[in-house]
Amino acid sequence: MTAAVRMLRETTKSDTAQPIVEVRHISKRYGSSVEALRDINLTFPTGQLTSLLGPSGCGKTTLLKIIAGLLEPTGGEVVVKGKTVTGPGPERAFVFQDFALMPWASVLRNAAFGLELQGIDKKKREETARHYINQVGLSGFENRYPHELSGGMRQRVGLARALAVNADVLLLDEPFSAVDEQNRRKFQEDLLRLREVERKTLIFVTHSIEEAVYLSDRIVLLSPRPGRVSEIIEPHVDRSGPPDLIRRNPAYLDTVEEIWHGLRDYAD
Ligand SMILES: Nc1ncnc2c1ncn2[C@@H]1O[C@H](COP(=O)(O)OP(=O)(O)OP(=O)(O)O)[C@@H](O)[C@H]1O
Repeated sequence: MTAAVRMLRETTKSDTAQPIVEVRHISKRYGSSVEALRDINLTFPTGQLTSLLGPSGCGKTTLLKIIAGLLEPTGGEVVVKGKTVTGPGPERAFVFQDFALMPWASVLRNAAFGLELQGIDKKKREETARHYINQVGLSGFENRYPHELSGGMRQRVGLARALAVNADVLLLDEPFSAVDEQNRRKFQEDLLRLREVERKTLIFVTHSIEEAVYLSDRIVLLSPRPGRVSEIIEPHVDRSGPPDLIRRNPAYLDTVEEIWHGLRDYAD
């Protein structure tokens, strides 16, 4: 184990930051045969980006949806800002893998949709949506429709919508999986920048070790089904330089290597 990788127990530095989300003894079964998650205990510190990483089928999306309140756990509870989750709530926004855009609505309406659901008046919600459309680099595309956009642009609309509702916690389910490598990198950089500006707590599902290390304050490694927390890793990567330099940084490369060794046995 190199110094770049630290396995943390629940009492270390990150956990002294106020947790905004607490996952307590969560288990999930689908029917009688599939045990997806077993006794998951995690805290998510305010303002940090935590990735959920692990082999296919280990329950990453299931856990994210339980935190979102979109799925009910079989056992245990999720507490967000001190309250037990019983369903979706305004302090959490979910960014779906396929961005879940409405094909018949413009970029502006899609980005404002969360606010529309909250009953915010049109002028106010469009003003807010325009601000976030600008933040994600889509100014000038307000009146376009999803089919007129690239995958990367659609993904940005999904993100603008999540940001516009001003949730404290953004839950992102592999938001980069449907775009090409170039867009993926660009979007990763935007996400790092947005995290600085917006100071959100982000919980992020990914398959990519590189992506997790590049973006995360903490990485939760889940074991194969039934998913359990196998390690919590805090990559100490200096992200102050340009992206290409970060990806050549020894701490970054060592951490990728360490996680790869840990996960190699689970590879399909
Ligand atoms: N609705 C469902 N009914 C039955 N089994 C399900 C259902 N949803 C998920 N599962 C199973 O539960 C397990 C966990 O699924 P989940 O999608 O959470 O894993 P994941 O780690 O996100 O997978 P991947 O990395 O492949 O996206 C898998 O074995 C999956 O087949």
